Amino acid sequence: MSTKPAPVAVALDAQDLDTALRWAEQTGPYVSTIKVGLELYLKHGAQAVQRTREASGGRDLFLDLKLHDIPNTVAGAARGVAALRPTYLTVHASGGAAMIRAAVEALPQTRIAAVTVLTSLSEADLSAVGLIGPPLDAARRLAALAVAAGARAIVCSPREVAAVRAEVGPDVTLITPGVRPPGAAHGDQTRVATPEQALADGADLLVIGRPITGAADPAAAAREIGAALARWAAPGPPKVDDPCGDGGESARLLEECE
Ligand SMILES: O=c1ccn([C@@H]2O[C@H](COP(=O)(O)O)[C@@H](O)[C@H]2O)c(=O)[nH]1
Repeated sequence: MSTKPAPVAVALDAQDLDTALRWAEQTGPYVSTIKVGLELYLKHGAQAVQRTREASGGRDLFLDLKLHDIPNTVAGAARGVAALRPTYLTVHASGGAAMIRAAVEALPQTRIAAVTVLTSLSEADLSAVGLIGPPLDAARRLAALAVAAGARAIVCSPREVAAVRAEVGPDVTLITPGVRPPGAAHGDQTRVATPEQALADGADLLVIGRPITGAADPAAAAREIGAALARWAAPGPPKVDDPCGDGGESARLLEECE
């Protein structure tokens, strides 16, 4: 059983600070990163960030505020969280190059992570808001734009991570939410893949929330995901991607197991 922290950012999405602190403490030994997003940050602010990081044992901080505003406002917001020294801070890539550059310049020590296409959105959802075509096309286009504007990380679906990697090269950190271990509920996520598939396709950091925090034992859930990834990454004969537990007979994508 592996105890080395896995390349996982556990999403501490809770209204209740004590709950988030408990999750951070329980999962900290098994994950590289804690993710504080809008739910926890808007309710409890900077103290939630400081305290969850401490509870996690000083894991990397992914501040997922998904900034999206005019460049001057985004620069000010980014400066406003500078004291928290986040490893990553998210902005929406669709805010445009000038907005992304403003965040990058405001927070040079942080990897500004540009969110391409939310993993909850289907192709039909995108077309309803006027983005015609497969999510992959938009993800590639937005990733290229964001990296050209100075973003050093990209948030995308694991379904698109291989294409985004081909687009932006090896030096950009690729972060994938929408990750579901085999059998886990998708909830509101639509463009999902397994942890192993996301890494195989080029992800550097997997964002996983409810499959860990919604488990009866979040520590065990995080530990098991880390152990599965370690088994998958161990040297040996080429591995068959097997999300359905049927020896690789099924197709790669998780929903095809169901
Ligand atoms: O496209 C995106 C961008 C961010 N997220 C965030 O990731 C986690 C996912 O949590 P789960 O419980 O594993 O679904 C959540 O905090 C989102 O705000 C995303 O899902 N998709």
